[in-house]
Amino acid sequence: MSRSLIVAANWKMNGDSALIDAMIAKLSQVSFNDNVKVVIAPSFPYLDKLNSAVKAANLSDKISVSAQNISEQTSGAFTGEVSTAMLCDLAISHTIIGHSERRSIYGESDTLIADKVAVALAAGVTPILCIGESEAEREAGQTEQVLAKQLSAVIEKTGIEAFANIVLAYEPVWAIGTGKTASPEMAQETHAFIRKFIAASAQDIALMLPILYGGSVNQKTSEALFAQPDIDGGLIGGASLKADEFGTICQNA
Ligand SMILES: O=C[C@H](O)COP(=O)(O)O
Repeated sequence: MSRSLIVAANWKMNGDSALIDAMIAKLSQVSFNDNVKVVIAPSFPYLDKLNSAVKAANLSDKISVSAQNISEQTSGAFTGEVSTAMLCDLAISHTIIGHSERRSIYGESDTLIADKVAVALAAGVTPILCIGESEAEREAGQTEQVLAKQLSAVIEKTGIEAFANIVLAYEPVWAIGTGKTASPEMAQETHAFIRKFIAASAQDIALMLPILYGGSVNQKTSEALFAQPDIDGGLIGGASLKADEFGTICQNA
């Protein structure tokens, strides 16, 4: 069995009802390759609307809807937080966890992120777990060490078997929203390291683990990145806010 190619959109704190309509109209016209799956992560208020629009357009077999974050708590007095039970209630299948913006702006630690992954898995929600090094860390030759630490925190909490139900996204922080995409070769080298790291504990799980690349992916760069043997698609920010461009990326995947 081979791995699917996942093209995931992270709208971050952008997008609105009009973007949902435009995206569904565009993706309805795309002829997807059989092995391509699309995931779209709008902000919380739009999850239900997007999910309904996907169903109404008969795109449920191709498009899944994802949250961008969840609480590590299951319920209770946590103002402003959203639980996995709430995602399940709305039939939302995925959630991004540990995006570098959550790590750097909101101070989310490796431990908190591991707790979120465990809570998502317990609820049957697929985590899209983001990992990645900063520019300074890459320049200091610490990329592999940083990724290993981020992965180990999750493995310690959930066990390696959990990675059978996780999607990984490698996002070098220096490439996010900067227009500086990692070259396909550089990204491939890092993805190969990540797969090898998981394989050291669980070879079969590593072989089937989807590892997406994120960081300034657009319609010009996506094809060469997705053609790399250990790159199983992308987590796309800015270019996923333009229905035409995102449609082209999905079409060419
Ligand atoms: O989650 C998406 C990533 O942060 C990439 O964002 P970007 O495509 O705007 O660089």
